[in-house]
Formats: sequence, structure tokens, C-alpha cells
Amino acid sequence: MNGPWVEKYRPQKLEDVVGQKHIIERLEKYVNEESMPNLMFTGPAGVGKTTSALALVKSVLGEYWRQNFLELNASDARGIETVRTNIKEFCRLKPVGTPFRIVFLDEVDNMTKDAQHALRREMEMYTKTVSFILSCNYSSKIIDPIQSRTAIFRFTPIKSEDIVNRLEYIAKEENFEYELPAIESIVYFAEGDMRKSINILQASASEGEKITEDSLYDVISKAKPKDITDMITKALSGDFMGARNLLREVMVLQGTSGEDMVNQIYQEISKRAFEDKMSSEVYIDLIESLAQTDFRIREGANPRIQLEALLAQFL
Ligand SMILES: Nc1ncnc2c1ncn2[C@@H]1O[C@H](COP(=O)(O)OP(=O)(O)OP(=O)(O)O)[C@@H](O)[C@H]1O
Repeated sequence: MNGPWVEKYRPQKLEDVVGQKHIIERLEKYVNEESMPNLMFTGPAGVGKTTSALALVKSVLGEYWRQNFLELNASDARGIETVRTNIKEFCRLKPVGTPFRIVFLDEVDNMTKDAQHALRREMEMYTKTVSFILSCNYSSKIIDPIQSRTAIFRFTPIKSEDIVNRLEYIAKEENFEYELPAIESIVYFAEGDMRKSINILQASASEGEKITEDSLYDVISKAKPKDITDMITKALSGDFMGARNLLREVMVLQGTSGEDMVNQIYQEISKRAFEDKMSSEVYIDLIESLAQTDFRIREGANPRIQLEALLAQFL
């Protein structure tokens, strides 16, 4: 299966990044102008922040990108020492064959405040010769002086149809047949995260010749959305035993965890409320009960007992 598909299918050029259209257009301007300010990419996991940064670096720095590029990712130390040593040493050197060098720092929101202040000093000291691209999930965790020195790009979850198209493309490239409902279920679980979608696709493909709903559920241990829908419908219509049996089946036979059940129940009732199939009074009651169940399960209570008690409150 030759390595992880997430790497094999990581777009190399800005124009190939899926979604994030407005961001890509703005980044392409930097390539045309051959200059760029310090940038900050924020947004959820797996939506193209690192991918866009790498594609941008290659386009802006051209053939000399390797000599002029430093990438530090989550596995590297995140303290002030990293800034004082690795980053400082890199910044001191003159650009080779390009007007400036680029530092890409992933998960900046996990850096200590001290390290962020040290980073800010480096950014100020080398404004002419080094540009920084900082990536994080939450920009609110970044100190103000850094935020005000960067152009901020807010990446969004990838649209379902864009993920479906990408997964279909990958399945075809890899010569795997697939059932469309299986692809749609992957998209449902991945919630806009392209990395997660591709990883689930690859794991399901390892189960056989064809990517089916069964091969998918074998690898992800999640409940089929239809089972959750049926369970909630039964509970709301007063069929407690029917709902409870379905709950047991899903948790015992498919091995779905309590936390996953809570998330999937949340998705289902939110969907009903959003589609006006549930009054806001009922929704508020259910959400309160679900929040308590969620908390108790996280605190270590028995998930099956908690979820049965939750279903009893749906009646
Ligand atoms: N917009 C996208 N278009 C095409 N592929 C994508 C996109 N976003 C993510 N991917 C796929 O997911 C993989 C991981 O994406 P990437 O490293 O860019 O995520 P990220 O947004 O930087 O996430 P994190 O916050 O976890 O670092 C890529 O190698 C690629 O295969």
C-alpha cells in the first residue's frame, strides 16, 4: 500500500489545495510579488495549514527552498531553548539565492509564553531577511505582539462535497472500488478534517478489494448513523426497550465507545433541531441531559448505564 496516503496525496502546489479558495488566492499574490510578510495560519486540524505553508515556501523560494527553509513541528521542543538555539542560528545566516529565508512553526499555541516572547524578538530582529509562517489551532493563545505582527489566515473545515471528491479521486488512483455511502459516512465522521478522512479511507481499503460500509465500520468502531437515528426515534416515541436493545447492539457488537456514542447522539439531535424536526424546548432538555452524561462518562462512570439512563430521559 506504499506508505500513508495523507503524504502521498499531499498537494505540492497551492493551486491543488482543496477548498480554502480565498486564502490560496491571497497566498498566490505573495508568490507573484516575490515577497511576503509574517503569516499566521489558524484553524482546525487536517484542513491544509501545513500543506499550504509548504506549497507556498516551494513557490516563493523556488529551487533554493531547501537551503532557506526551517520547519519545526510539534515533536520538537517548544520551550525558549528552541527559539534561542535552532531558530536564532537559522535566522543569523544570510539567504542563499533568495531575498529572504522562511521559518515554519507548527502548533505555536503550544509554545510557552516565554518562548513566544523570545520568538517575537527574533521576528523583529530579522524582519528584512526572514519571514515566519506560524500555524496554530487557536489564535487566541498567541500573545498579542505576535498577532499584530502577522497577517492572519483563518482556515475552515473542508466542505463535505470537496472531501467526497478528493476521496473518490484517491480511491480511483489506488484502484479501489468503493460504495458511495461508505465515502459519505467517512465524511460524516471526519467533520471537515481531510487528514482524518484520508486516513479512514486507507484503513478501510486495507480490509479488502472494495471500500464498503462494512469495511469502514470494521476499522472505525463507530455506530452506523442509521442505528443512532433509529435509536433516538425509538426513544422519543416511547419504545425504551427497542432503543436500549439497539444501544447494546452498537456498543457490544461494534465496540463503539461511550464518548463516541455521546458525540454521535449530539450530531443526530443537533441535525434534527437544525432541520426543525425538533422543538427548541425538547432540544434544550436533551442537550442538558446529554451534557451530564458526557461529563459522567469522562469522570469514569459506566458508559452503558449512563447511556441507558439518558435514553430513559428521552421518553
Ligand atoms: N485542503 C486540503 N487539500 C488537500 N489535501 C488536504 C487538505 N488539507 C489536508 N489535506 C490532507 O491532509 C494531510 C494533512 O494536512 P495538513 O498537514 O495540511 O493539516 P493541518 O491543517 O496543518 O493540520 P494540523 O493543525 O493538525 O497541523 C495532507 O497531507 C493532505 O493529504
